[in-house]
Amino acid sequence: MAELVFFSGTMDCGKSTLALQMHHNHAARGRDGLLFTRQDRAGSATISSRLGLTKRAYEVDDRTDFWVEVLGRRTQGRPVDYLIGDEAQFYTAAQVEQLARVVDELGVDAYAFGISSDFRARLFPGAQRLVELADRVEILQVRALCWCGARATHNARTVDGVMVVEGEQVVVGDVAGASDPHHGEVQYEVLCRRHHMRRMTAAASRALAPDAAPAPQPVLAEQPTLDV
Ligand SMILES: Nc1ncnc2c1ncn2[C@@H]1O[C@H](COP(=O)(O)OP(=O)(O)O)[C@@H](O)[C@H]1O
Ligand SMILES: Cc1cn([C@H]2C[C@H](O)[C@@H](COP(=O)(O)O)O2)c(=O)[nH]c1=O
Repeated sequence: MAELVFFSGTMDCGKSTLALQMHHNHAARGRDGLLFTRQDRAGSATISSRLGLTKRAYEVDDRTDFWVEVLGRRTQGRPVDYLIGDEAQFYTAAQVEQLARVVDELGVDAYAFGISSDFRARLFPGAQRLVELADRVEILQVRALCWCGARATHNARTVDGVMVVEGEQVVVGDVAGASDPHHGEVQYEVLCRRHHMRRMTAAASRALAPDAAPAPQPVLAEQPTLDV
């Protein structure tokens, strides 16, 4: 049975990479899919992974209607077996409902990829509707890490290197270190909840304790272990 799946995680945890891998695997088995994205960092109509892979995709805007897109192709005899939708947090609630309808009434799989919450730790409207409607929400296995070594669960926004908690919900950008910061430039940093709530970015922690030891390593006990 077709399904609507929401693959979610923080920024920089591998969502776009997985989106392109899933497309590759399904296409390799002869399935016909359509790729969509909205406001990717790399520019319009592109799905880009930080691992270097990019692929052309249909750019979603407020006028996009997934039901009309799929039905139109089917009516012309063109097969559509699955949809891949990246940056799905930016989709409208109505567009997520269209995805659910495409799944239920046309038997097309819909795989949506996106962050759930914004820099204030509030759900994006598209992500909220996906959590409400998806058959499954999959949290990505690759763990983005906070500077302290804990699993990163939240996205922080910095302006000129200082964490902010007010501003527009949507500002396209990258994680710190991935590009040179310019004056007034927005960047993002993934943090654990504790440090998000304390507004303690890596730079803020270094400023407080410049001689502190490097960040601890991630907890290895959560990895599968062998009995010997
Ligand atoms: N130079 C690199 N070497 C190995 N892995 C990398 C490198 N750069 C990025 N990555 C991997 O790519 C992930 C980011 O992938 P991406 O698909 O762009 O993330 P997302 O779409 O979730 O923002 C990082 O978590 C990391 O695992
Ligand atoms: C937290 C947050 C993020 N964004 C933007 C920044 C990026 O352009 C995308 C996320 O892309 P990624 O592939 O998951 O790295 O979302 C935003 O507009 N508002 C926010 O609060």
